[in-house]
Amino acid sequence: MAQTKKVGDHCSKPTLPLCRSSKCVKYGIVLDAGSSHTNLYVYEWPAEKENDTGVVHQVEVCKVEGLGISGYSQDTEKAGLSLQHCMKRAQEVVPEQQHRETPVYLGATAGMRLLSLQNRSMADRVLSAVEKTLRSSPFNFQGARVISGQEEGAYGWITINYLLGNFKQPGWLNFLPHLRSSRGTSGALDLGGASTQITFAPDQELIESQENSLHFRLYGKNYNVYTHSFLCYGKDQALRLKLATDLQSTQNGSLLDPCFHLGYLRIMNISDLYTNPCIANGEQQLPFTQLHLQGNGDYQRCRMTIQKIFNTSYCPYSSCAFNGIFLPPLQGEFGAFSAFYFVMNFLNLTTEKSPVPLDKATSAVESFCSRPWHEVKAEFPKIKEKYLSEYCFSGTYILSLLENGYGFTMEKWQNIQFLGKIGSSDAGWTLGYMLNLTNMIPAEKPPTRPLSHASYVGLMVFCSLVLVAVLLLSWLTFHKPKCLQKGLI
Ligand SMILES: Nc1ncnc2c1ncn2[C@@H]1O[C@H](COP(=O)(O)OP(=O)(O)OP(=O)(O)O)[C@@H](O)[C@H]1O
Repeated sequence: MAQTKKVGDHCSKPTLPLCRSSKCVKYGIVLDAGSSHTNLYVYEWPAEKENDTGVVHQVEVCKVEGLGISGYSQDTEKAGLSLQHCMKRAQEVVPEQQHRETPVYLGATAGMRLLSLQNRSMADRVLSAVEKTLRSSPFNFQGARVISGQEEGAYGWITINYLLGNFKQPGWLNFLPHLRSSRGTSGALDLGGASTQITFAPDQELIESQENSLHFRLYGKNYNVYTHSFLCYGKDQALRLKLATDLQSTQNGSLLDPCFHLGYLRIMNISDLYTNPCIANGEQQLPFTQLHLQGNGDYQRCRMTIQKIFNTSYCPYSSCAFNGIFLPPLQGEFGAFSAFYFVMNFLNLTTEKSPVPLDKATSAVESFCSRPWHEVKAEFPKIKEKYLSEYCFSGTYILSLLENGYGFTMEKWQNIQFLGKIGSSDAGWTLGYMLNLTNMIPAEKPPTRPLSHASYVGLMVFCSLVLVAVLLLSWLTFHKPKCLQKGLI
């Protein structure tokens, strides 16, 4: 990202055709092809206000069922139909006369990154099948590609700071340049199924590893941003990593798992567990073909088993997260979204007001894990069994990742806000991606009109009236009626 820097490009000009009517609205569509499914987002903004932060907002989200890493190889027909359904939905939302000018982008994330590593031709086939459908839509299809982890982190950071209005400097700050850097940005924490990203503007100038460093110039201000995407540390892949580690110590494929509720049973094929590059080839050494998992709901033990997937034994930098990856000291507020939000929201740990303290969050997860499966299932009959059965693991994983992986202490934890939406828009990388590709985030601050159009017209009318009054008065003063002048003499 830092190398190919498109964000804040100096010659940025909106690439979308300008609307003729001053009232018209423009649209953009982004598809997020994730590890479990694809989401289609429709964004809209007032035409005359592009370059204004915060005006672009989401008007529609449609879930494309089956179009995710598992669906790619399984039910392609279902995935195709679901994609067509979402494209139809987009056609209803965007007025027909604007279909041809509305850009559509597809970005595939970590699920596809893994599929490409494992089976490149399959990944290419999936992308071209999706491209074919998108090309046949009436919209202006701009391409489908796998985005890098660095881009995913960067665009997530741009999205939340754009929506929170953090890029917008109040006009009066232009006259006090020394204060301009005082307005902070918010860090971004994104948890997907296959990868997780941490992105923030650190206090220290020097980012010790080049691959974690991004430089942006946005709205006339420079940003040095740290980002890292941990592939295989999304919540689904992290569970696989944990199970693969636990399996090393079983003899017969039976596993008593503290991260699942007491009474919960799951049977998995060992080959399914090993079908991706996150897990090194340990399968051959196992003398069994199935894993019989039995829950025993014990938060403390669960946390210990999860801890094993973070290698903290080496660090070639002044400070690290885990697996030898550089992480500067945490700085400022953080917005945590995607699965961070889904899981914490289910556990009632997201509040609008003040954040739930770390010890309270820990007790809540601990008490949820200790509940027997039949009780949990009876209380939440409408929640997908896959999600419900894994909230204990996911909650514990989130606490482990944030506390031990990234070093959010009791105090720093208070700076995390779990975000589903900001205004009407979902927090995630897609909005930042579209803002960048449509050049809607300029490097320099657009010249601001000191007055709105209406105030400008009002002021002109007022000035004209004053001018007429002054002229009239002068005329009256210097051209007094002659009879009056005579009478006075
Ligand atoms: N309501 C929910 N409760 C629990 N988990 C959920 C819920 N909705 C989605 N998820 C899971 O959250 C994870 C994140 O989903 P999301 O679509 O944001 O990421 P992703 O696109 O899979 O990310 P990536 O491909 O970058 O890893 C996935 O594992 C998904 O299955």
